[in-house]
Amino acid sequence: MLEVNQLIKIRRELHQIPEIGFQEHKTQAYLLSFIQKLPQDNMEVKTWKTGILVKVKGTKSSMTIAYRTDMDGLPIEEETDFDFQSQHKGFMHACGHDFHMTIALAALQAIAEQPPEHNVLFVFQPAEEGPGGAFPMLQSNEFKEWWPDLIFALHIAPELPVGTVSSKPGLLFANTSELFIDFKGKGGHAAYPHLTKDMVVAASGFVGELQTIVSRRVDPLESAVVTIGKITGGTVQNVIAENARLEGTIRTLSPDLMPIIKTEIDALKRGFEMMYDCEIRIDFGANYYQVFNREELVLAFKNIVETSEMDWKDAPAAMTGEDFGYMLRDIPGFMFWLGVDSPYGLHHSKLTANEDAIPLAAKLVEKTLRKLKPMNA
Ligand SMILES: CC(=O)N[C@@H](CCC[C@H](N)C(=O)O)C(=O)O
Repeated sequence: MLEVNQLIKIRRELHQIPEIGFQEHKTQAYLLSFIQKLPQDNMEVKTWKTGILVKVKGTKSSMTIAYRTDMDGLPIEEETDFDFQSQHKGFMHACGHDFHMTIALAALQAIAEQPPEHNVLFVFQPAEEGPGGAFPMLQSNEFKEWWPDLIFALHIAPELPVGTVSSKPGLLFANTSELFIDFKGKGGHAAYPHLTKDMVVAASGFVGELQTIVSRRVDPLESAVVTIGKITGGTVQNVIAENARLEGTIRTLSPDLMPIIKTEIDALKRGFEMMYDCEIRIDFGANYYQVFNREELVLAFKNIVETSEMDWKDAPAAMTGEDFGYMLRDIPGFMFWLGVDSPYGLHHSKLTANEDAIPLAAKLVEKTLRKLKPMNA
């Protein structure tokens, strides 16, 4: 296993080069240069777009256990006081993928140096934050050729203390859909609103009405979120806006509720087009399937955690999304949270995850890759 200072160095180097989905070129080159220095006797490497697949051949069995890490950063301007801040202005590893990749490299090195009986596949997957790399990667010949019998992944959890691992059988993360809404009306002079169709007013009204979908249209016993994270429109303070745009996301715990919410948003669109005499275009962008953990595997993993240096905590379901859900739809497996104890949460410009979690997680992932067995093995 890599020394702690080597792990920290890797995490900090990756932290400085965040790239958004399918543009992870420097990240891919960094990972490949590390992988090329490992013992190559039992290892095969393939690239797929900006992702990487590494297979370490086992000593006896043909069964394959996979570990997946995501690779992309977010378009967020970093506001930490790290001396290893992002060198890509306007971009940040604000969702911990720098941690995830470092842990994967450490486990890969340990497995490559001493392969277990079964094969181990390391999946470096691009574009988790969007537009989604898991689904197309699963369809690729590169992945199909090395299809694993079992797969698992982790995600950092800022609200949990270092040394804690948390998960649950069944539903862990929500179904998600991106949401982009473009408004086009008639602009004009700020002093003559009656001669215009004001798209700032239309878009603001739309944001308000969107909130009534969850509160008034969804069964209160179901769980859903509609969040608008970005609103833009207009050109200058004394001109009535001809264009506006909303960008957001929809989350549901049940996959069946997602189309119902989309139908409600379409109904709002028709109403607002009539009310504001404007054109509205809706794009539901990327959709992620829920993260659903196989019970037997979570229980087997919990046993592994309980015989490690780490503590187990039962997790509640969360409204976060993860395109790893597509992998778990097709391959038995699970996902878990890793405590990193940050005062700021995921997607925050001041996320300061505690690096002490990295060596603990690297050892746990390696141990799990050695010990876990597919359900029918
Ligand atoms: C773990 C996490 O934070 N994942 C992201 C996934 C984003 C999916 C997509 N871009 C969307 O916004 O719907 C999340 O925001 O939960």
